Amino acid sequence: MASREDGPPGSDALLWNHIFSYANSMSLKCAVELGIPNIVHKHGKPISLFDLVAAIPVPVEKTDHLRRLMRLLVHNGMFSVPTSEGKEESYALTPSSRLLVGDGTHCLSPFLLMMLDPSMQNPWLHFSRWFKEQVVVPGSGTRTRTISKSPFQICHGMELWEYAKKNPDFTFRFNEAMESDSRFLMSTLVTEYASVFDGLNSVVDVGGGTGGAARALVKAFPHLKLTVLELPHVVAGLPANSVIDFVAGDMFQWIPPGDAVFLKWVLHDWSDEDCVKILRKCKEAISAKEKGTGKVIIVDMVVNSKGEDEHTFAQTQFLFDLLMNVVTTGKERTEEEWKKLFDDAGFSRYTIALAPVPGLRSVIQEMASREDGPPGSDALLWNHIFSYANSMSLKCAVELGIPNIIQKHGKPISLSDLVAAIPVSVEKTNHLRRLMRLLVHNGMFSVPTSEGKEESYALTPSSRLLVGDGTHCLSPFLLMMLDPSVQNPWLHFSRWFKEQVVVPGSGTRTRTISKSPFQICHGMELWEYAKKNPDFTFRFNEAMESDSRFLMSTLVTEYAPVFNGLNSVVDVGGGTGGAARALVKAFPHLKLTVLELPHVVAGLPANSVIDFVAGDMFQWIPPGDAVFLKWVLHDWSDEDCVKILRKCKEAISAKEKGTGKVIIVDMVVNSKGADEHTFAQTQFLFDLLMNVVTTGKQRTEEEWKKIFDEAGFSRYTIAPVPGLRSVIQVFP
Ligand SMILES: C[S@@+](CC[C@H](N)C(=O)[O-])C[C@H]1O[C@@H](n2cnc3c(N)ncnc32)[C@H](O)[C@@H]1O
Repeated sequence: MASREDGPPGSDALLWNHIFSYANSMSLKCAVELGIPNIVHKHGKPISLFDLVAAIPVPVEKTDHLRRLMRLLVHNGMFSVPTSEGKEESYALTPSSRLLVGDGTHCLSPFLLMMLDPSMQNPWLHFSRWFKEQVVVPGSGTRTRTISKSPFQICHGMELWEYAKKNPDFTFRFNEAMESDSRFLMSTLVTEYASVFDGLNSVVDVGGGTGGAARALVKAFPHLKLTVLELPHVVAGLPANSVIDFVAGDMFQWIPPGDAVFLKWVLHDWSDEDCVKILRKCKEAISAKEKGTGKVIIVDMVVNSKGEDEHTFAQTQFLFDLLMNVVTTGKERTEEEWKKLFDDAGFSRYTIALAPVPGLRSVIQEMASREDGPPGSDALLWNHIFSYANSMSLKCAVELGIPNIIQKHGKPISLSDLVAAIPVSVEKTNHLRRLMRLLVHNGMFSVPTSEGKEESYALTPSSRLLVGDGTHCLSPFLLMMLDPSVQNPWLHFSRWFKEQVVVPGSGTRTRTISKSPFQICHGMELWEYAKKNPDFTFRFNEAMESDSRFLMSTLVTEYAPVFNGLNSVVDVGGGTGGAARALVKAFPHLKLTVLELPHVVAGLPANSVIDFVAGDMFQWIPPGDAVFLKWVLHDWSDEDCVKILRKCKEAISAKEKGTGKVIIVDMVVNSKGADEHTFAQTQFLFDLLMNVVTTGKQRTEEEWKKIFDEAGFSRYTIAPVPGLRSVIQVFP
């Protein structure tokens, strides 16, 4: 496994972490939808789990689920658990979650909710297709497919601004989001960066939305004459305003004259070519004025400007950059890239940080340090909002076949060779470089230092696990976990929390409970859904087989003594037999039986070595020396696990005493890993996935012990496997 062939232990933990990274975003979204930041704030002091349950309100039966949600968010720095003398855990705000409180000046919740709205997230599903689309080259017979400008266009059939025009509800929420950012940022800008506005009498806010930034400027500098140039559908419904002049228009055509043109979060939406056009129009607008004070003030990111926590900071910038690729034709720019634009548009000089191009971070950081805690709290928050893009970018790379291409290349591959091998239109070379930049930063690929000039990419222990369809390839697992059928249930997480539990005989709580967000999303539980969707079952089984191939090679060698003295093993919930085949291959004397649901084993070819039994583990388990349960119990509630384990006990107690046991392969939460922060985070992410798609959970040792005791077992042993999981043996 990872430790044997693929690098240091934990490389798979890092990979799992990236596969499930989207759950960081979705869990934070759930907390905002449940109103948790506001509740904690209103409480005025750290709030106990019990009080939080009552305040949301969440049915008391879901207390432990809420604790698990908070466990991840505390781990991620979104909330804290101040040490208290009382017994119950209490939650406090952190600088990051303080930015999500209220609808006041600093609240970024509308921004978070917009960014995690399906309309903005679904375009990511088309990222690899967009990469592969050929660019139309006029006069070329071979490359004739129409190019979509962005994955957003493939997804919605039109570009972002057209979509906004046609969807007033989207426009409303989009403007709310931008206003929330303006309220957040402008209070810093008009104080710490006031000198930027010295000597100006008029400012034109181009693409200024519903006037959030303009209002802040007028409030701070009452002598300023403010004009907002916006698309007609954005300013159409706005109330007449005596202070701000709203002009409906198109910045590519004409920009009203002013001493300065202000562009906040506008240029990052546009390609270099378009930015030059916009900047030329800006120049016309200011050059009509007297010389000297005229300038363009841009508020946007400067990639690579240093932050406090550089890893998180850089990752956030790269995530944001890819978001621009996915939803617009734009990008986040380095200083060199900005400079090129300014030169091409005919500007003579620029300054960064104070004016005219403050790095997003350096401005926001000031703000955080003033009222909300240490600098970096906002970068951490943005990072969590965009965490899902870590997952989606990795998925895109797998869909483009990048791990296999690098492996086949036999040595680090240059960007241009990668472009040719996928193949991607040469016009998209820079987009591919940006995708790789994030994945390299995340440790999914590496850039070995080379003597040549062009950057080259190599595999890392994590991406090596995505190579091939051979023994160690986890790509089918990644693709299944990032399939919309598994991801969409996350959109119903907060609704699921709020659903009332039916209490028999109680008149007040009568709503039927859904067992999981998956059930709300798909109208049925996971296994029922699988039964009704053969394609889903096929891909699900492929995913499980890929994990079995990966894990079992370690299990049958490093953990061989676990199988000593056994003649027969029953693999309960053994899928299409991946683990069973590995066991028979390693221990040919073993008699293997797989108990599975009828629809899973129905189409399987007859097998002389493995006996497939169609059945239900809640009813009966075939007898054997040992019962094997890999990644089964984490799908079920404690109550169901006790039922399953009792059936296991019957299956083994029918055999002679002594060797009989249950062998469980699953996580033990809190068992130590190589990189503890990532390791624990991955376990918590996985735990919430269980909450969202099944009725199960990932258990601590205490939680495991409790269900073993209740099922009537006498003792157990735990042996951690490198990576995330453990082998647990339970004896009757
Ligand atoms: C997460 S998968 C794990 C598959 C396999 N053990 C592995 O690790 O590759 C859980 C399996 O439990 C099976 N399952 C669900 N309910 C079951 C039941 N009542 N009886 C038997 N198997 C069941 C599912 O069909 C699925 O294949």
